Amino acid sequence: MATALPRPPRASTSGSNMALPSLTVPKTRKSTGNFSSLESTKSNHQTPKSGLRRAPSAATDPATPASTLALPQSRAVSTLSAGAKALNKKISIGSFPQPPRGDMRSISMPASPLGNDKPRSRKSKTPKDLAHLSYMSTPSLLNGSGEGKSINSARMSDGLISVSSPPHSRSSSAQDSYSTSATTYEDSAEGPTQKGDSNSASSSEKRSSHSEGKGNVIVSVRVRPDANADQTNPDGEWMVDSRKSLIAYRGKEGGDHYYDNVFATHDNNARVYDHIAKRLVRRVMEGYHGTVFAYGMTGTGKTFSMQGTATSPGVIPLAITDIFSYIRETPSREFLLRVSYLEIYNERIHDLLSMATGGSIGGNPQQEEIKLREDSKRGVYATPLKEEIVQSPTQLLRVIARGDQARRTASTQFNARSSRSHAVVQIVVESRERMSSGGAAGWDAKRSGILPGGVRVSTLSLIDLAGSEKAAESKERRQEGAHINKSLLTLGTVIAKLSEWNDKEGKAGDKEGKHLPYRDSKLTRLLQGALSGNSLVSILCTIQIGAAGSPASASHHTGETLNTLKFASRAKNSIVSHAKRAEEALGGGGDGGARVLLERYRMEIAELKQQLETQARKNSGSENSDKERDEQLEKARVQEATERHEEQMLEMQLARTALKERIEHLNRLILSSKSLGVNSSGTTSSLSHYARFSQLSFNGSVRSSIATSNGGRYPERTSSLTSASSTVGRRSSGGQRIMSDGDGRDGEEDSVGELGDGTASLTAQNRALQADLADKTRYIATLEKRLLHARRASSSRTSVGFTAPNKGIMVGEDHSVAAVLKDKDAEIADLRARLDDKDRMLAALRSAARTRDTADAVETRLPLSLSDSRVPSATSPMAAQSKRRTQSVDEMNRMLEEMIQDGVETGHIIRGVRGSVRLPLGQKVDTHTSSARDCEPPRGSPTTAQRTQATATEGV
Ligand SMILES: Nc1ncnc2c1ncn2[C@@H]1O[C@H](COP(=O)(O)OP(=O)(O)OP(=O)(O)O)[C@@H](O)[C@H]1O
Repeated sequence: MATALPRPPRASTSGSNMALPSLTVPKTRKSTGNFSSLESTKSNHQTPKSGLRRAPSAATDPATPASTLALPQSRAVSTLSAGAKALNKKISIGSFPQPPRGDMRSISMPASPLGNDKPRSRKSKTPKDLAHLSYMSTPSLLNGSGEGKSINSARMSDGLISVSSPPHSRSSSAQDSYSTSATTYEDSAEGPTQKGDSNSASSSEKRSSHSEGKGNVIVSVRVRPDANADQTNPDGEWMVDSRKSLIAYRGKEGGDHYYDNVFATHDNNARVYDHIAKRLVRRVMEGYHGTVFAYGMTGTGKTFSMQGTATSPGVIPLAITDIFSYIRETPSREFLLRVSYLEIYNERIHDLLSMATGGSIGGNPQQEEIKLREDSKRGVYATPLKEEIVQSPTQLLRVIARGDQARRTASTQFNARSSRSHAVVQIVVESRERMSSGGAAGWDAKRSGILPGGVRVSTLSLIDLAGSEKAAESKERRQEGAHINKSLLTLGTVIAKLSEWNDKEGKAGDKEGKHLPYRDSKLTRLLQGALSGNSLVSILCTIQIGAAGSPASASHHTGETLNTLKFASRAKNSIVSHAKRAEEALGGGGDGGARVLLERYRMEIAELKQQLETQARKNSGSENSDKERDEQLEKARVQEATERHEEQMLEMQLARTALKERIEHLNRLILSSKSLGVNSSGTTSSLSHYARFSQLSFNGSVRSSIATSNGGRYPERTSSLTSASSTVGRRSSGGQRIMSDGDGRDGEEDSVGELGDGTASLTAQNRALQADLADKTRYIATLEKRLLHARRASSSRTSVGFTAPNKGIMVGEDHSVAAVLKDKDAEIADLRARLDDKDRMLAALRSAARTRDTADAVETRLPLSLSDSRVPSATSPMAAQSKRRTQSVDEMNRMLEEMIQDGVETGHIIRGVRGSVRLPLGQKVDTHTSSARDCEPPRGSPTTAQRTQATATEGV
């Protein structure tokens, strides 16, 4: 196997001073290594108390000669009943699985120089007796009868672990040539497929639970080859028969030792694995806890057996291969694997997966202290311990190889790379029934998250114990050795006490651990569950026997080997396992449920889904909040626009007020001009002359005009114009024209005023009216501009702020603006009407002026004699001219009077005592109201009309 764990070649052990702590021997029992004890047990047809075990069954291994089997008949009978009982759960087999042994060879050890050639132990048993030890006769969880169904086609799993198709047909062994029967045996644990005699039931009922439990413990011994010794001529005191699972020693305290398996020096790791761990691994995958550990002297091959080499992988890599083979062959379940790796060094637990690699002594000082805790569901466990989830064999092997690198090793006298700590690999297997992917029910279950079953959790513990070394030279090695020895001694003590306790009570061990010193060492504490019967157990004891003269044949070495063998025998007799399939944990409640990762992941997935949904809901909620925010922004925008609009409206209002005031002012000007210049009452304005100062300002422009007063120039001015129709140029009946005193005339007004009949004032009025006209035209243009601007502002605001003109607050505002615009338009129309009036007045004035000019020209051409006549006759030309002039003025007055009369009739002009007032458009006032009569321009601001009137009056 290419992914085998790295293991540098080690120097062959040659020393002989290895030592294991002496095992505590139960007082009530003889040593299991004693042949007599063995024979005694067998003769009673009871489950052997010793570690001696039977040869392979001929029924399942055709290659094995039937003659080598010597099992008691009663065992075979009881086996048949066990198959039936397996239905009820407890499966008890006292035998060990024996896969086909095509390559099995009988060990033919040379005769010991100390004894005869015939194996003594074999003499005491007949083939018939051996037949009783057939593993098929007593089905157990760890023999072939306990195996599951045959799976011929490996399907790709779609579960948590996806394993590629196996490169070869063999799923369990690293060696293609080695065929395993692991997947072809019937599973008595789940279905009665055991064939047997009809009397098996009654026989099985007689079995005790004690003997049943023993079937779940396998004890094997492996003999390491001695490189320095001649394998063909080993020490004659030892005899190893792997076919008979026998080790016989003929020396002092010698005897025959039967175990479940005895592996000779030539047996390879694959064979060892197949016999000691293959079925156990399978059971672990089915939900049982399983423990495999190697025990033995230093340098005897514990690590070699557990880890193996690149060319000969050991138990751990082969177990990993089988684990994934099982997953691949079981598509109906989904699996999750997590692995941890710890070591107990000098009675301290270290996490090998959290340590820096290097394997130096001293470890990682920063690592948190790992303690052992006990839980009713988990049993004894180390915490905090790093667990890595693995999804492929390669990944798992890499994780373990990493831990191996961190493991403490040191060179000892017997091992160049001796493990100085107990190393524990724990593979936790979680599995559950896979949800049906097809069909509506399965789909519904998946969607609803309803789980079809619970999660099964089981643990496979693979332990490589440290070997003791008594003759360590360095202080450090001695200290390590002391700790190692202490823990191994405690282990031996626990097992010895278990054996003693079982003898007394006949029960399957002290599960409470009240009377057993599990707590005396970390190792026994950690192994408590396995030793007290909760786990399937397989113990591999390694020994080394050497040829005579070799270090391995030294006396103390032999003593340690015997101690190992005693330990193995006692373990087989003492440890009673009632391993049951782990309960399936349902749901995530409780501590037990919480540590079920598979379930936890399911829950996490469900939680994540829920979070996603919540997130989605929040997102939709945030969309709503976005809408709200948009609405708020829109409201803010509207409010801002409203405020802006109100400000603009206020500005417009102010402007309108200013305009109104200005219009009123202009109205007053116009009316004053008319009322003063064209006095409806026919009286001359009482306003005398005053300096004309007009200041019209709008939009910052100032126009000023000054008309020079000629006060006193026209002393004959008539006091009043009696004509009701004329206020201009009417000369009093007795009035004389007062000519200028020759100081010259100031401009046109003077020349006009020279007429002394009021015509001079017409020019002044004309000028004043023209100036007024220009002012008003400009003012009207300004008003128009302003209105246009207001309209644009209003329309743009309406179009920007509100797309629906008929909605919202702008509706009322629009009406307001429209009303303002309407007012403005009316004012403009009114102003235009007034302008028309003025134009007509101007036309009349011009006409009057022309008449006057004509009269003047005629008067100038008359002879002085004629001109001396102060009283013109009615028939003279001058009289005619005067008459025409008078007619022209009368005509003009009539026109003006008609205009005023029109205004009065339409209600736009009110005649008062002191003049006429033009009312605002649409306002009609009773001519008798005092308000109209009292209307007059403000005194503080003489109007243009007033000034014009004053000028005209002065000229009269
Ligand atoms: N069955 C075997 N076949 C060939 N070589 C073996 C066998 N068993 C052990 N060895 C060799 O013997 C040496 C020591 O073996 P190993 O390290 O496994 O002993 P150990 O029991 O683990 O010792 P320690 O307790 O000191 O760690 C190694 O070099 C190993 O390769």
